[in-house]
Amino acid sequence: MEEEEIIEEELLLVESQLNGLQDKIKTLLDQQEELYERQAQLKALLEISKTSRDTSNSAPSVPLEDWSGKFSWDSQVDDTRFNVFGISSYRSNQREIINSIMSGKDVLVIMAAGGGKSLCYQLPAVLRDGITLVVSPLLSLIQDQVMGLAALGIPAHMLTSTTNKEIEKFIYKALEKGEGELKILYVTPEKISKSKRFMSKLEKCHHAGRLSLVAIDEAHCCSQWGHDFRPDYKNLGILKIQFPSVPMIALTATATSKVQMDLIEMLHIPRSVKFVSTVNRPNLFYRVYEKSSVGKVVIDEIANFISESYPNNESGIVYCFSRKECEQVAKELRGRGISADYYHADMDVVAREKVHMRWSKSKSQVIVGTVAFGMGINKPDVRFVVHHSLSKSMETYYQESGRAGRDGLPSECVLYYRPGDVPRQSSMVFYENCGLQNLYDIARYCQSKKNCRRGAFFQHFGEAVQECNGMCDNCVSSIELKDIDATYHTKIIVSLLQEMQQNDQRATLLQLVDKFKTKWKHSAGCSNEAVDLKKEEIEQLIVQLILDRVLKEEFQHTAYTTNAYVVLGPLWKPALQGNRPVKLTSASHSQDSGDRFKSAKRNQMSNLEAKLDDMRRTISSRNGGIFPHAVLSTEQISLLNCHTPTTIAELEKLIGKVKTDKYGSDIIEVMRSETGSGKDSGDGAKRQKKDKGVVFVESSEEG
Ligand SMILES: Nc1ncnc2c1ncn2[C@@H]1O[C@H](COP(=O)(O)OP(=O)(O)OP(=O)(O)O)[C@@H](O)[C@H]1O
Ligand SMILES: [Mg+2]
Repeated sequence: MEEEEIIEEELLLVESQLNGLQDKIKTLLDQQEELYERQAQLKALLEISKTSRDTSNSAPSVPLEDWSGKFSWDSQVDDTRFNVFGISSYRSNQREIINSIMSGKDVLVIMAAGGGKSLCYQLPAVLRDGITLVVSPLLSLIQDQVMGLAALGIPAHMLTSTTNKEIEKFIYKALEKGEGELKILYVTPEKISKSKRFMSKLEKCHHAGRLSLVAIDEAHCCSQWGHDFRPDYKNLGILKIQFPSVPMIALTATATSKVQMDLIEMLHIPRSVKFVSTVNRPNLFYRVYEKSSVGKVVIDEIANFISESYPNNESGIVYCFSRKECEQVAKELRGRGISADYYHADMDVVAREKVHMRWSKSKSQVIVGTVAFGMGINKPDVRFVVHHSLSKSMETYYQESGRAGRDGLPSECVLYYRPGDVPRQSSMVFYENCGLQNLYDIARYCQSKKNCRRGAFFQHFGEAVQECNGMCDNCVSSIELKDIDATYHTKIIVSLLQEMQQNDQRATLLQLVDKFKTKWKHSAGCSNEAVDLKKEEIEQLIVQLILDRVLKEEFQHTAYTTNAYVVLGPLWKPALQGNRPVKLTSASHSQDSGDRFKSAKRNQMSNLEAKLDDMRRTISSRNGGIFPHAVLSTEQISLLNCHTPTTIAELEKLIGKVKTDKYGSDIIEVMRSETGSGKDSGDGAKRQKKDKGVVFVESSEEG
């Protein structure tokens, strides 16, 4: 008997030691997993750095040319730029890219959203003999581009699932026999990977020497490391294999060095000339607002923000997490007097197109969309992009918010953040490649009340830091911040989870907040220094602890959904022992109001600008397929406002031949009525208007 007791006692001891060991093993395995992940990343980075060094050492056949030098086509290019595209000067890198394409090189272009990538392939497409093929991922994007080109009188068409038989026949004839007028053909990647018929026509076009250029827009879709991988993009490598002598240009706004390497490999363009421009968008003001846990309050705030800051129907986008949320938010905004439509992937193509058109023509003010709305949307005068909840990564946020201000004018990117939104996203992305890591990067961006928002983008894209110039909330904030010592609160959270895990229980973030509050009531007396935290601050602390790996998320599928639970992370022990002080940054009061952006933005339209704006809308409604911004860009309106041309000849010098031929008489009529006709009212009026000072925040423009 006694012997049995001794054995049982030892058995218990061994079992408890085993339990202890298993915990340690679990922690070590977690650490191992993280280290493996980091190891893989570092290896990839090393590989990239070696390859790019090798390529630059061992590729004398790609001479380092001066792409901004003189070329035989200079005058032709300048003439087309100004007279056809109505663009008065190049933006950074555009000229160099166009020259390298005109020289027949393959080119990789990384240029920020709105930087002007389209011109880089559209201009050579117009000048080179033959047809340019453009691969683009979305129907809406293709439609935008084709309509824009048609407005400039450039023969462009698209071949997609919506193309009618007659146009399809016309396109196939143009490819096969060189009949009809076709300069630029847009297709979705599925056409390349799925339509044998199309590929055979394209081959015929190539054999006849009529395929002049291949452009892959939104090229990051090729890489599964990018934020918007599309399987059909993977097959685009075939284009270089089939048409090795045709220059290829791949363009994207966002590509980390890993994605760049991937693109070069997948598209088979190892000798491509690479142009990388800054990711900085100096005209965008970034801010994060605290989001209320009450849905209606959030909508009230968004509605107030729109109607107070943008009372003149200025265009904007509100991004939502789910389709249902989109519909709800659009309805509620309409209920508050804002003309808003929703847009998501569940709608049929016709309905989506209708919504897109209304907005593009500024007939509705806001599109409330899911991620389905927008890659590369070409509306240049989007003044604000609001995120109703956080995006799934810094890259996605950069891309989505980057739809604001593509015309270079001051615009605003606002993100409504609540820590409780993190698990909503994490349960959607945890199975993706680096999904959680990416989400935690944007959560870090949102949680920060001190760091420059712009700086976070530079860090993410591995670029040297540039001045923010007071264009983010954290850089201009006058709110007093204080650091709360949350070491004791952290101990409570960790011990709570430890207890729960011992009892095989789990808690979601919100359940953990409730449990914390109950426990706090009973144990607060133990530490007379620890301050009481508000509910939002507890949520913020838990997310901070997840980001710092004291805690971590675990996921479980149910029949209807995936639940995200908060459990102990690899670094829970030092936190429990209070060895690592934990600080939580808190703001003394909520939102800040005065900032430089607001005064920059308050650049009211002059009467003349308002009239020209009305005129472009009228012309747009008269000609079904032309957008107001294709008639005159906001930049061109400002130019006319400054120079007040009153003759066709003067006008042509400002906006080029094609637009003057098309809209010159309408414009001159407006100019004359507003300036009291006068050439003679001239100089005085001109000076006055120039002095009004147009606020352009451009990156690097060249003459
Ligand atoms: N040199 C220029 N001067 C003035 N405006 C320009 C110039 N180049 C392009 N633009 C205008 O800038 C806007 C954005 O250009 P574009 O659509 O080519 O951007 P993008 O780089 O393709 O952006 P995204 O990544 O969002 O697709 C357009 O309205 C275009 O007409
Ligand atoms: Mg584009």
